[in-house]
Amino acid sequence: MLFTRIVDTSVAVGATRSRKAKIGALQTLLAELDSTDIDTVVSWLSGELPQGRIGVGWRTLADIDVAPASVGTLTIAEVDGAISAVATTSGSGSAARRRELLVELLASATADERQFLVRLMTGELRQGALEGIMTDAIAKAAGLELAPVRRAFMLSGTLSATATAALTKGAEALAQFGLEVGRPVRPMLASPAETLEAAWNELDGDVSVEYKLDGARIQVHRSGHDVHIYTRTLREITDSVPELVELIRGLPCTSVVLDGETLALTDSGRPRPFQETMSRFGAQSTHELLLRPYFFDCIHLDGVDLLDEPLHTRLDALARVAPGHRIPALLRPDADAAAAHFDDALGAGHEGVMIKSLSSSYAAGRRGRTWQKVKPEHTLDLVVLAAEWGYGRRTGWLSNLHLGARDPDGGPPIMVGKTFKGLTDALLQWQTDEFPQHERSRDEHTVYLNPDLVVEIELDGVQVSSRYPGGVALRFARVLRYRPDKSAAEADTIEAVRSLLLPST
Ligand SMILES: Nc1ncnc2c1ncn2[C@@H]1O[C@H](COP(=O)(O)OP(=O)(O)OP(=O)(O)O)[C@@H](O)[C@H]1O
Repeated sequence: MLFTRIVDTSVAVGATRSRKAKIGALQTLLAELDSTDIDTVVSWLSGELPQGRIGVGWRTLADIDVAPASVGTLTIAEVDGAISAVATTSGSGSAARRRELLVELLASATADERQFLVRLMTGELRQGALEGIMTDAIAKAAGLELAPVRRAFMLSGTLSATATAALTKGAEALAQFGLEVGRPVRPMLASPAETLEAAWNELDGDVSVEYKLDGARIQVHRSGHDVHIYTRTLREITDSVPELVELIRGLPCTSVVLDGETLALTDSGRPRPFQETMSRFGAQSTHELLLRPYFFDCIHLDGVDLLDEPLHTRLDALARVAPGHRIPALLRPDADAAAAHFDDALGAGHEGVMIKSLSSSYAAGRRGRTWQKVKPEHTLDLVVLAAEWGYGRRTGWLSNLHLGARDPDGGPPIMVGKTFKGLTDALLQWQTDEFPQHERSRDEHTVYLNPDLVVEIELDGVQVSSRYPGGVALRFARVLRYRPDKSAAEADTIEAVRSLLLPST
């Protein structure tokens, strides 16, 4: 199939706001694909290269000055082959050779194709990860129910493998995706609760009320002596956290998969800042701060998969295998005890609590009502679109941030406000050093970024605004911290922002 067909579909999906029309366009394309192209095309449309990151930056591509082809003649296989050639060219003289390969590819591309390729190679399309829509389209194109497609995606962690199985071999192939110890599962997520009481009532008090720790998510897999540890985005960090590996090896079991949070504590037992925990996940982790695990779920134990078991059964398993490393939790507290637990969590320096239905199974990758988070403040994870140069004391630093919410349908982020509040000198310095690496363009006052950094913003609420394209603006926004554990595709959506709308005054 011609590459231009993929680009046309991507443009059509971006041009409509109708979810149905988007699914329809993807479904038609998926149904027409040769089976050998499914993997590549689904990766591309999700904003990923099958080759992974290939180290080609915005600047390199912008500097290539070739006239576009008038007709699209490239095939999917040719484009994929060219990108593979770039990815595998290394060693001395490779920069020039990689450029030659890129020039050759872009010279054969039409203007639309070129735009798609540039966004794909620089990672910008990742912003438009169309997970929800793509799972629907895969199910429809394969003539299957949505549930088995979603489940296969949760277990395989990739849409392309899910699509290939669904479209070439159908339901039976999807059912083959089981929990595999050693292969990370997409983590279960929570929805914000209105209030603690509302969540307790909604779940009929049949709940586990747990501290919500302000650390970093970990998923731990052990088979025999073999241990692997993954982050929330399924990145393996085993080598950075030897103390956790050791601790897991000591648990009384032959195989286990645990879900939890990790963080470092101060000498007085209070949580250390989130940034310090995250710094342990980097390649040059110094191991000065010891991380502790706090587990809240067990989805496999000693050869038995527990994903479909209710939470109370999974917590029993957790109590058997890691009794000393559970997150502080109360089972079936009355409403007063739940409220007291919330106060205790805040008093101990934690973020709030999670309220979880004890009868719910582990449904990964989707925010549901069976896990609800209760926090005292509103926070949103937003994408940094640009930063303005500071003035006065902040001269020379990139300061005022332009913030965007995710378009759930995969379009570019939608600007919802600006802030420079909450930025410490250390963060200002970090922004000034880091942002040029994400730069797309600049003018006298502002550096515009590729939308791939996520920042957590605390705010009082949201108000109606004609200034911003989404019709809403943040009120009293302040920066809490950056979220290197999140990609732009996981930022909060414009709908999440709108749900905080205050009655206008
Ligand atoms: N007891 C707990 N149970 C589940 N998750 C917990 C718990 N304590 C802390 N967490 C953290 O909270 C996150 C779940 O909240 P949520 O689904 O809202 O993710 P999030 O978008 O990262 O939220 P936030 O920005 O509030 O951390 C988990 O990814 C985990 O890192």
